[in-house]
Amino acid sequence: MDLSFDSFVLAASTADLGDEPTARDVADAVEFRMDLADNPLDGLDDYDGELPILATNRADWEGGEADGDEVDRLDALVAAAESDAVAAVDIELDSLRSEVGVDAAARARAAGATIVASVHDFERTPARSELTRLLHEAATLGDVGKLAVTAQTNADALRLLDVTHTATEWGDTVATMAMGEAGRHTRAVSPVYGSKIGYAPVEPADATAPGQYGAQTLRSLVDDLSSNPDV
Ligand SMILES: O=C1C[C@@](O)(C(=O)O)C[C@@H](O)[C@@H]1O
Repeated sequence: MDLSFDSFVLAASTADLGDEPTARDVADAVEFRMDLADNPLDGLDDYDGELPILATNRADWEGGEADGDEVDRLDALVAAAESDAVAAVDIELDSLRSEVGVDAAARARAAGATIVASVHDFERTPARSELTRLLHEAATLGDVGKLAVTAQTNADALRLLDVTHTATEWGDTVATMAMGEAGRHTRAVSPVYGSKIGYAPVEPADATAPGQYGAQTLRSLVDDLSSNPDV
């Protein structure tokens, strides 16, 4: 299935592909958190949903639950990319800096998947120069550069929005969000500044990161805020 990141994609995050029918009306894609699922490749084989899948197999060293061998973790992601329903795979920027990560990205691309190169900071929002550097590196090694940081203040959130705007003006395809309470509004506002992916659980109680809105809420916030014709 195809998925374009030329415009905003709301990805319903889940460990259970059986959630797809509930997500269908509000989301543009399903983010399948393979690291949180039991037998994820079986789940993909059985998938008969309509939404394209963005597959994530988040490593434990990046805040996820995949704690096995790095080559096996990336091989599972490549196997996912071979499934027709998987349109994109998420690979951590740190992996893409290594030979095994570069090789996995090439194999996933050969299988037709778009690469979302991701960076997470679960403690803070780095300085502007660091945000800019990370986002550009991710957007260069991947097709979409994704940066999820933790905001503690309004200034943190504002810095992330500013960097999102600048990267988009340069022509990078990026997705940004600030985790935590202080960053929550960025999930709705960053698409106005160019962010191309928003993550939200179908049920608000099933959040996969701090500060996420439920999918229905994020959809209406993004649609309302992005309807400004000047953007
Ligand atoms: O990397 C991301 C972004 C995210 O951490 C968020 O903050 O919405 C949620 C994760 O499921 C996804 O893989």
